[in-house]
Amino acid sequence: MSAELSLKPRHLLPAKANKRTGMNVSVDGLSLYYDRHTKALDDVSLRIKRQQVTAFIGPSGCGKSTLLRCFNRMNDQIEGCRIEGRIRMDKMDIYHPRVDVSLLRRRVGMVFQKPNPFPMSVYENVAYGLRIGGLRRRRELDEVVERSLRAAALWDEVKDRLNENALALSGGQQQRLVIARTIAVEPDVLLLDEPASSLDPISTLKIEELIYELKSRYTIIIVTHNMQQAARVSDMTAFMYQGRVIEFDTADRLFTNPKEKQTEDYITGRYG
Ligand SMILES: Nc1ncnc2c1ncn2[C@@H]1O[C@H](COP(=O)(O)OP(=O)(O)OP(=O)(O)O)[C@@H](O)[C@H]1O
Repeated sequence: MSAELSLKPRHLLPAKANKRTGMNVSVDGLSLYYDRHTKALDDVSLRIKRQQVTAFIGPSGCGKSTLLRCFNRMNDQIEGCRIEGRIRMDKMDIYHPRVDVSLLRRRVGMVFQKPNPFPMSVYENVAYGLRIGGLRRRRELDEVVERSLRAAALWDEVKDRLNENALALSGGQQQRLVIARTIAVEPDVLLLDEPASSLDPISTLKIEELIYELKSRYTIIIVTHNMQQAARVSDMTAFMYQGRVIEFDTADRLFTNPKEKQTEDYITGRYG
């Protein structure tokens, strides 16, 4: 299958493909230079599995967000940025010149630190990407909007407020709305860049529960500063330092019995 074909949106794929549940992601020898002097990633290799949550932790500036942004090719937009190495999602090389980046971004959804709903109604926020993808019939839109809001654990709170402006929702509700908007277009991979760092503890808990609920259907990759959160939500955790992955292991092992001294120093709060 060519790189282009394998990136078709779900509703254009054969029925069997619709049952897929995330993609395996492999990173091989990935290095990224923002310019000649700034090497933000240094020979990163990782195997990230579908239906699991993988967390990137490490001190500020170690390259967590840069690595996350490589998975939907967001770094491509930065002038002077150069990438070496390879990322494959299942068998597909996502940096292959024939890959359609806008289709890639439908398959690889991203949620940012600060909730960024569009300044439109709750309903339209979720319907937006579906309309762009060509879904027009009101009944089908209604169905997908409801399904996505339910999946994002938000339906009960907003079912009577669908026509209200999304900006009137609380921060925690806005973040779940953004997750509903992201999953409405049925991505395979969900990238979460500190999704709960601007939220209160109750909203944070809801987002963590949601991540747990969603993982059976996606590949979830999360960047977090919060080590307790990484320990709670992730199956696998990568500790990064100065652009390198120092240790990659199950969250259980990495947090209780790290192999590398640098990991141990970080998780015991000795630096970072
Ligand atoms: N657009 C950019 N242009 C140039 N350098 C950048 C750019 N974005 C990030 N960097 C640099 O790349 C390195 C890694 O940054 P990155 O944001 O990936 O780290 P991080 O681990 O996510 O940090 P934080 O936890 O503070 O968000 C840092 O030295 C940063 O200054």
